[in-house]
Amino acid sequence: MGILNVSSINMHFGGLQALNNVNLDVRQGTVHAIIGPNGAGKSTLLNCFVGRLTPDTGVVDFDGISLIGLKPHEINQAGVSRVFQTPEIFGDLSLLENVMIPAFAKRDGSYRQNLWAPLRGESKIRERAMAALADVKMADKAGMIANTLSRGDKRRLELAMGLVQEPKLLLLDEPTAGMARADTNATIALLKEISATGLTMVIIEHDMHVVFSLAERITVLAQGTVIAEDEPAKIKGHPKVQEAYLGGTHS
Ligand SMILES: Nc1ncnc2c1ncn2[C@@H]1O[C@H](COP(=O)(O)OP(=O)(O)OP(=O)(O)O)[C@@H](O)[C@H]1O
Repeated sequence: MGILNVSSINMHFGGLQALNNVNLDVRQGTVHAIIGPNGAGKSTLLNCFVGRLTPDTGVVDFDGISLIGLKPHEINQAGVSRVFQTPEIFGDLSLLENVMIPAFAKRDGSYRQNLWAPLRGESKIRERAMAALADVKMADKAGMIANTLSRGDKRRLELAMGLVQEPKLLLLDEPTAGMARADTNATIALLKEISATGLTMVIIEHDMHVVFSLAERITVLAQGTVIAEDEPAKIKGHPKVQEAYLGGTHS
């Protein structure tokens, strides 16, 4: 049994079967990649883990609890954090403030409640936020305004906003999308460091260099169906995987 057990997930949008009997088992402390051509159903699946979508049928068990029917903030409090593809940061606030907000949200359950309530335990949260910024090598930029960061740095800030929640499972949606190669390599190194602390990560990624540098296990989706799940060396030469990508539109 893994920390995240997904079985028999089906999800349709109108006449489109976006997920078709999907099973996935993410083992504790591993980096598990979900790959597949455009439109394969990767984001839909991730959205089923965080409560943004409710599958038509199926089971999503995380660390002994069922996530089906829970609200996004409840799933977050259960220990699942997500780093989005487009950074969802507060542009006018400092890096430190940006990282403090999800720490309060994890503790208290919602953003809005926190922004107007007295900031209980602020110094502890501030300390944790500084530690999370240090984890992504941005402690020296804590006072900078988030909007002034480069795109790569904004992604790292978002990573800190996930880490500050001290999740048991971190979901990363294309963490290197749109990055130049040097930034991508720096992000790979950073994620390797974070993985070495024992944090379980699920990563959606199109860049195979990133996938094969990080993943210990890979699930391949095509047209909503899992066509392979294995260790990276076996996925590379898998005939069904090559077929799914042949002439595919993945970037
Ligand atoms: N809210 C929605 N309403 C209708 N169709 C949707 C919705 N969300 C996704 N789809 C469709 O479901 C299918 C799976 O989409 P999804 O975004 O999960 O794929 P993906 O593998 O993440 O693709 P990409 O790599 O391009 O992000 C696609 O055909 C998409 O058009």
